[in-house]
Amino acid sequence: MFDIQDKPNMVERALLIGAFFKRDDLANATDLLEELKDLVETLGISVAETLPVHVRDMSPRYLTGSGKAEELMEHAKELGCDCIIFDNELSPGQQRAWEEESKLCVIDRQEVILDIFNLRAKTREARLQVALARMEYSMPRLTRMWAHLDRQRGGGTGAARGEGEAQLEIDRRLANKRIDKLKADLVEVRKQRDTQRKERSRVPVPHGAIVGYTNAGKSSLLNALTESDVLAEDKLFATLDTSTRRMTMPDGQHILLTDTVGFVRNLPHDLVQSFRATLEETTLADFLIHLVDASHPSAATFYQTTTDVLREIGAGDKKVVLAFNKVDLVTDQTQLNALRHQFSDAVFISVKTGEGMDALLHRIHELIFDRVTRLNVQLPMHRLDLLALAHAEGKVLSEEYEGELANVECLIPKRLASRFEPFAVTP
Ligand SMILES: Nc1nc2c(ncn2[C@@H]2O[C@H](COP(=O)(O)OP(=O)(O)OP(=O)(O)O)[C@@H](O)[C@H]2O)c(=O)[nH]1
Ligand SMILES: [Mg+2]
Repeated sequence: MFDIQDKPNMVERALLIGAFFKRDDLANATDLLEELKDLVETLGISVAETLPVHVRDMSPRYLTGSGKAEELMEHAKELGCDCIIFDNELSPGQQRAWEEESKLCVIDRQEVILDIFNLRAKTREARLQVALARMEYSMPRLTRMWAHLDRQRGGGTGAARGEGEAQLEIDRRLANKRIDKLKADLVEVRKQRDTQRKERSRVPVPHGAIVGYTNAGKSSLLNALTESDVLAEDKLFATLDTSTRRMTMPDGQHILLTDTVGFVRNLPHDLVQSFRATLEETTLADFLIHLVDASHPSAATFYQTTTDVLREIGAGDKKVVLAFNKVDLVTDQTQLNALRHQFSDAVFISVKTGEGMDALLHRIHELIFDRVTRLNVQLPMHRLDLLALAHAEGKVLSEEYEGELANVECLIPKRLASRFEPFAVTP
């Protein structure tokens, strides 16, 4: 049966290469390579060296120039690596060319992220999404898979390769079948989730989603605000499944908060696609809490990446509370001041020490309750037009009938409050 292998079982030591094309891009390439190093180590692969490579004359066969490619392959072998990992996206053809000539395993950023997602996915939906994304990534690379397998079998002999080719056809068909099955299963799972979501939306409470770059502290924030225990770890992509919890605001009103999967630079496009359903939680939310790790030197870039992805998934025009987290870790005051200057409407918090959390709550409150007010009214039967108005323009939290009176608890826009006030009662 065709299946995709996990990299940790295949390779142990890697050379990381970040090709960049304009001299000015060196700092950015170096920064991204540091992140790739974290990602690769998450997979249990040790990193021998990270190497930003300035490409002057690119060859389509290798991405880098051909002389440079040869040099890098030699260098990887000198370092005792069994694997080269590119921070760039490699076409299936480029990947094959590198592998054939270096006789090493060659991986790109996309494959690394897919493998991490595969390690982390817990719920059935996340597992299906990851499996589908990996199958779609691997399809044009099936010949390469067989080269690996042949090598593992000590192959490379004529017989093994012939066998591989026949097998390849069978595997293409199997892989296609499996993709169809995964898609069908996903449709089923999503139907169930839609039902749950509809159930939830019958409860008329505002719904917020916590979004941001991976490791910003989103799950920690959800835990702190809702007193729950969603897994929060110092790992990239600790969260792959969304979880929604109820939160009580200081004034006793309830809202729902959803923790979401973190974003990362150069997130593979297929993956954004296959996680679209999960990200929909974000597009359906009434407002967003955009969390950024203030202690990270690339905080402003993280902010931009998340903003870009939000726009890409159609959540660009949501109401947002911007919060910079982990201020307890910031040692460089100039960095903090620069952020305060650049993002003057942001709040600065530490989920760990609790600093700034009141300001955050206040901001959330302003955002969702500013224009609405909560009222308990007792309406006589001839004024049920007000109940209809509350249904149409606000949210009716409860309605009970007591003889000729309707006891109604509702959230209504402040501009309509005066019409209800004659019937107001204290709860
Ligand atoms: N010092 C400090 N650490 C924090 C703070 N908030 C979160 N952390 C730590 O940062 C790490 C990441 O936190 P998570 O809540 O898992 O981050 P996340 O945004 O959910 O990450 P992903 O799910 O991977 O996208 C954990 O080790 C937290 O304990 C903070 O205010 N200060
Ligand atoms: Mg998380």
